[in-house]
Amino acid sequence: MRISRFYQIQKTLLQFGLDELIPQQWQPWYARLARRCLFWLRNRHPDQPVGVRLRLALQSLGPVWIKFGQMLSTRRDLFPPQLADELAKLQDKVPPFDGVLAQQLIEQALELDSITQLFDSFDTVPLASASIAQVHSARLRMTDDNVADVVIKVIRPDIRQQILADLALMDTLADAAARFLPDGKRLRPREVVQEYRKTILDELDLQREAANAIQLRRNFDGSDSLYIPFVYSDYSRANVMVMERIYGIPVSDIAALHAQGTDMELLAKRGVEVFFTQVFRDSFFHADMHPGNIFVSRDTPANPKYIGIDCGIVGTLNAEDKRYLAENFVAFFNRDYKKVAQLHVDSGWVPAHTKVEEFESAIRTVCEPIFQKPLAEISFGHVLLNLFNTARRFEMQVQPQLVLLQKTLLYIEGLGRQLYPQLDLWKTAKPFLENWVKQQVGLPAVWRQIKDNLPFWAEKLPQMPNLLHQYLEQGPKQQRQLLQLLTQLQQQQARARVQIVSATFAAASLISASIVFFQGSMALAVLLFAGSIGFAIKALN
Ligand SMILES: Nc1ncnc2c1ncn2[C@@H]1O[C@H](COP(=O)(O)OP(=O)(O)OP(=O)(O)O)[C@@H](O)[C@H]1O
Repeated sequence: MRISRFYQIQKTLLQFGLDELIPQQWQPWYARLARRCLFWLRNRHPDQPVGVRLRLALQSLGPVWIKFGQMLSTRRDLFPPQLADELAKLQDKVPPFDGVLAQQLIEQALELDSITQLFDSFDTVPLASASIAQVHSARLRMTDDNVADVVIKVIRPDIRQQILADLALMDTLADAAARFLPDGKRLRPREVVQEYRKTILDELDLQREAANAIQLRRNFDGSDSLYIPFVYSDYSRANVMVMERIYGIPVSDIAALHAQGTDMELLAKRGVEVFFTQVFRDSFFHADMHPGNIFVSRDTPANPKYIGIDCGIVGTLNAEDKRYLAENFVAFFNRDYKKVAQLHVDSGWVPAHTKVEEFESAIRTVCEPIFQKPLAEISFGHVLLNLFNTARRFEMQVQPQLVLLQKTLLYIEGLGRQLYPQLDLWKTAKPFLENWVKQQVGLPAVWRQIKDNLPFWAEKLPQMPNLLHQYLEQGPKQQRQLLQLLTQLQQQQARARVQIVSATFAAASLISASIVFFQGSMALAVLLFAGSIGFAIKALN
């Protein structure tokens, strides 16, 4: 299986002429020989640019490769824009698998004799079908005899094995790319495949997706801006997930949004607000915000609310990441590049030996053109992208969660401007950044820390008298034990010194005894020999 798949991949790469990416002189003799032997596999698309050929090759290799190409399209730090744009066109249109098989998988996972045990109805025709999972609609019977409209997401059968097999082959190709591509070092293909492996394997686990959805729903409980469908966690397993069915308008259906009189300006602003709230308030953000996963509620068009699905990929941030973002954004939008550079050095994000002036000038070179536009039109995502690219050149290891955030930010900005082209991103985002920076300093910060630590102290307080008593009682006793230990150690060290000296004398006396013996002085030899025995006994004690 693996060999035939490997041949199929090689065949595709050769027929799309992707071997030409490696210059002849870089190819080892055995690779050139192998290429000649496969003479019947010619480049069938010589007139197409390389980006198109790469897209077509990935498209024909199937879903795992299509998703890989989609991921590469977001790595604008690695590839030229034409190539990234071409890869962004990849669409994973896969035929659905048999709905009756989906039903059997659900019955197996939920240990049901029949699906009717739990569901009033189940539609074997899928509602949607993607590369990893398929979605079916159903009606769930509730304990109070009500029924709820739900959707059931089912992971494709055998997809795990296919993914693992293709990932192994991708590893092999990544090794070859790292060795033979002229740009192999900079592109870091092994790391890129490694990152993809993590993302795609995470997507196979619907328990993880269910947990993310539950957390996000809790974070936005009662919000006017975002709704996350309820997950029936009792009926969710690694390959099956049951959740509330939503009937929103896809966010890309601008005509339908206008038709129902949606307040587009408010909707666009809320998109940015929801994102910054997730980042700066919750440190937990939906990181797969493509338009297919965002809907708008039909209920209150004047007070529009988003509905988010597919929480398979989320990003989390720690306090350090948030500080990085907030401080850099504020410094950037004040066009204070020196401060940006200094922040990177002071915080240890770039090595201490970095020359601040050089770094500052590099940031200015890539960012100043962005600021030629009015502030309202500037893309935060591009600012971050440029900053990361520059910082990488200055040896900064950009954390994956920040890259995920930068990609999400680009999506959100694109979406916001599509909904309401006059959207002023800076005005919408500024209060979040300033509020966060304010919270980090001064009295509010101290008060928050006290508040955060309060549960710990409240838990420990009743034990305090006991602990104090124990300390007072144990303290002197422990100190005495420690002193004893120290004395013992010192004594051992002294003994070791005596042993070394005695052993040296024993050896010296023995050597002298033998010399004297051979010179004929028997009595002195016996004396020295006896001495050496004496020293040896002392050394052994
Ligand atoms: N709760 C829901 N209510 C109604 N429709 C839903 C719901 N969840 C998913 N769908 C439909 O199923 C489609 C696929 O769902 P989802 O995005 O979760 O699957 P996926 O396999 O992760 O797809 P992709 O990877 O392409 O985003 C959605 O675009 C939507 O049309």
